[in-house]
Amino acid sequence: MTITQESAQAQRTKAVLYKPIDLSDFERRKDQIATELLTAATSTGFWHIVGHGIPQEDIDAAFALGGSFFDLPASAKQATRFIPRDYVGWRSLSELEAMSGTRNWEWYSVAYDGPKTDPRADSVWPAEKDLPGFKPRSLAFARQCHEVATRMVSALEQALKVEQGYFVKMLDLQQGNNPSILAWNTYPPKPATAIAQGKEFRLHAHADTDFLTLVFQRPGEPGLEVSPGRSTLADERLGKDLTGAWNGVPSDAGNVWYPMDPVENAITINIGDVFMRITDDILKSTYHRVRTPAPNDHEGERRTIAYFAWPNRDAIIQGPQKKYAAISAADLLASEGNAYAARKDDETWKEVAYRAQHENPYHTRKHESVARSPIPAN
Ligand SMILES: O=C(O)CCC(=O)C(=O)O
Ligand SMILES: [Fe+2]
Repeated sequence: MTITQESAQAQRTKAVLYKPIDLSDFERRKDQIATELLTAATSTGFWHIVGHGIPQEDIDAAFALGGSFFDLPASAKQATRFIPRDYVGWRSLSELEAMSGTRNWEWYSVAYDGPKTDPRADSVWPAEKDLPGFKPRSLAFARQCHEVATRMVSALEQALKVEQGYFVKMLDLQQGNNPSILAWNTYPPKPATAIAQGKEFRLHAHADTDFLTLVFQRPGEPGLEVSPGRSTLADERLGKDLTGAWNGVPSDAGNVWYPMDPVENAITINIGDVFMRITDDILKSTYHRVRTPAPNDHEGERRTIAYFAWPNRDAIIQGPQKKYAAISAADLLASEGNAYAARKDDETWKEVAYRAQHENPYHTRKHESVARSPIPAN
């Protein structure tokens, strides 16, 4: 009986995770799209979309743009060093190893013009002589992503029967104070011995802090895994109790992981903590991580682009039930960045994170029997 129930639940989860939601003909189909998005956002918190309207050539160009940054010499990248409070700039492999306890992850992120918590944050752009046109091209792509995010938020607002425009106006770029982040992730290839040992993650288990995230994955470069089932944000950020929490999750989400492989022409979407807070936990900000290649996987580099859609800095994040204390988007973003950066100098934290990582190799993960994405790309 229990087994039957579990597998029925797993099947429902996989149906949501792997059947892309089609956003095409949005205005005419909005009711249906809203219903599908609500099912995904309240259950797995993760899904794919197709029919989103961003041309593949623009996505390819955005990958190439990020690649041109990562190919710069370290001295040029160093000038764009990470500013935690605004979550923008470059984080090197070694900096991320110190912050996250994981290896083989390099990051670069940018944001729109506007007020920043830290004035240095406007200096994270590469020099014009190094990469001409980098800034306008990045921001043009960011705006395309923002438009897709806003469409989904509008549909979810409708499905949740929230006053029309209440969430959408928080995403209004015209107000000039939106802290949304466009980020490029690069995960270099792994040496074969480390892959065989399976002892490392490329990106540790975490939940995103934003409203909604768009993740662009490239077919043939898998690794993203998700653990649906978190019912509350009470555990807040990872780090309070790291024992056993590093490869897994410190909450009631259980420690069951589903692959969230790239799907041709699709964007992977997830709910972040802002959306979970402001709906008093109705929408789910789900833990996810990126594992190192399994022995039969593509063992080369993996690159992704993440667009973190944030509410405007002055938006107050609190749901109607007031389940969480009211906090401005700017303060939430800054606290996340600061907490993360502080780990770099916290020896106790590092010790626990490294030990958890090495004592819990990913090949012991419980979802071994869960099939890889069964829905073919179309
Ligand atoms: O690279 C990925 O697939 C996931 C990236 C991610 O989770 C993040 O940047 O927050
Ligand atoms: Fe993430």
